[in-house]
This record gives sequence, C-alpha cells and structure tokens, in this order.
Amino acid sequence: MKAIETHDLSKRYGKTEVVAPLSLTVPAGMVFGYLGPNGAGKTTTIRMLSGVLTPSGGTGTVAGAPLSDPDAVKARIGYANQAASVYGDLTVAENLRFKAALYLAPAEVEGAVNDTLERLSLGPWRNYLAGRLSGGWRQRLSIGTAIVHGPSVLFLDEPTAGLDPVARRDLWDAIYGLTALGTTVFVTTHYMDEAERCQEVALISGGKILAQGTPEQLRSGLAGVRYALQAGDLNAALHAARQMRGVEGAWIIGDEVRITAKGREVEGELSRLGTLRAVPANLEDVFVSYARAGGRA
Ligand SMILES: Nc1ncnc2c1ncn2[C@@H]1O[C@H](COP(=O)(O)OP(=O)(O)OP(=O)(O)O)[C@@H](O)[C@H]1O
Repeated sequence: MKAIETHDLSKRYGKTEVVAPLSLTVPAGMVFGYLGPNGAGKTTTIRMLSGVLTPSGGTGTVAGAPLSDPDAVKARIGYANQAASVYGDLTVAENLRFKAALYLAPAEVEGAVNDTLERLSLGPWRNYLAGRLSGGWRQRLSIGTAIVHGPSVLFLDEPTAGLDPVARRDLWDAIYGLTALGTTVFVTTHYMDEAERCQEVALISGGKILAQGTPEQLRSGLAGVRYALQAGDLNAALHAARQMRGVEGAWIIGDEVRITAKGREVEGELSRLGTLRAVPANLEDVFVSYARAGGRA
C-alpha cells in the first residue's frame, strides 16, 4: 500500500518554481528520508503534502485522502517541525490532551493520551511542565502532539535540528518505534548519518528529485572510487590531490583527506602523498555526485 503518491505536484511563487513537478511514491510503514540542502524545497513539499499549502499544479493522495481535500488530509496526518511547538506552561499530558481534544471524541481522549505517552516513553514525564523538558524530550512531546489523534502518516521537518548527538540518537529510536504500528514517517534532514538510517531516501536539490532508493541502492549505484588519505601536512596533500587528473573532488574530514576519483589509475600518484586506503561510498558521496551531475555542486 502507498502512504503517499503524487503526480507532477509543483509549487511556484511568481515565476520561481520552488518545487518542480514531483512524482513521488512512498510505501506505507517505512521511515522515508527527504534529503536536500537549504532551500531545496523540503518544507514546501511537506506543507503541500500536509494539506496546509495549495499546490500550483499536479495531484496526489496522502494516507488515501486526495490533496484536493485538504481537511481530509489534515485529519489523517501528523506534522511536527524543528520548532517543537508545545505549550511550556502545560504539563506533558495536558499538551497531549489539548491536541487530542481537537480531533477526537471526548471518550477517546484519555486513551489516546496514554497510548502516546507509552509509544514515546513519555510516561515518567506525564506531569512535568513541558517548558522544563530538555530539548530532546520537548521534541519528543512535539512528535507526541502530532500523533495523538492516530494519523497513519507523520511528517517530521528536521526534527533533530539543534539536538546533541545522544538526544538525536534517542529521538531516532523513538521515530523507528512509531513504524512498528504501521505509521509511515516522512522526515527531512540535513544529517547524512540520519539519512543512512532511513529505509528509503529521496535526494532533492533545486526542487527536483535527483535520486530515490534505499541507502544501499544509492551507494552501490555510484560510479568512481573513494579513498581516505593520511598525511603529515593535510593541507598540502589536499591541494596536491586536487591538482591530479582523475581526481574529481577532495576535502578534509577529521585527520584525513577524503578523495573521489574517476578510477584506480590515480592510486599510485595519490599513495605518494601519504597512507592511502580505499573506502566505501557514503550517502554524502552520493549526494555530491548527483548534485554535480545536475549542475549544482
Ligand atoms: N512564501 C514564499 N514566497 C517566496 N518564496 C518562498 C516562499 N516560501 C519558500 N520560498 C522559497 O522556496 C525555496 C524552498 O524553500 P523551502 O523552505 O521549501 O526549502 P527547504 O528545503 O525546506 O530549506 P531549509 O532546509 O532551509 O528549511 C527557497 O528558495 C525559499 O526562499
């Protein structure tokens, strides 16, 4: 079953096409990553798919509801963004109850609140003021308010922005937990390590999808070879590598120079600069490669 399906969905402001005709299919029950640089059109796409922004063209269905019926879409989806929209002067349970009461019959509210507390491990914080929660737990509550009415598709717009690495990891565990009951999670992120955790990703740039597939499919489909180079003078090694024919790109990561080359011919020349080893491609390599091919380095 498809959780999201669009045909040529687009958005323009005046003459500027912010989202080019987008035909996207997201299977139900997975964590789907929407990955792209600032201004790529991620938030605009999410807002159209959530029924809060009217598309300029195209059609689509989300959780079985047509985008032409935004109220039906809104009733079936949840939406949380990086701003962690919760009321600081209400407790965790009160925040959930407030949101649930907007959508559910009075008799259903308390059960929905308790389910949500359990699904997100928020039980111990039930009577805590939301304003006193740490950033990670506040964001978790924000996700709770987005799922308390039982949507089958959840949109998360950069949910981990500004969180520390431990809070990010914990939040991702919670996001995964949501798919256990069949919720589809459509999440945007800038972080490549988070994209690796998605079951499927779409890479977008300039409002267009550059590639879509599982992280493994995208990595294995990449041309060229990649190396990590250790050298005494990293800057000198970086500049020397960049001068070589056959080297497509080089940059410093930590205490190594990471190099993308067209093929293995350049290996001998590179190994004269320091200790060289071949390394597997990651999603960042995939993204850079597609962005270059699309004319946007
Ligand atoms: N209301 C608007 N009027 C005109 N242009 C807009 C409007 N909203 C967004 N844009 C432009 O559309 C483009 C895409 O914006 P969008 O917020 O969707 O990108 P994004 O991928 O979510 O970026 P970020 O990662 O920075 O949040 C940007 O160039 C932005 O300036």
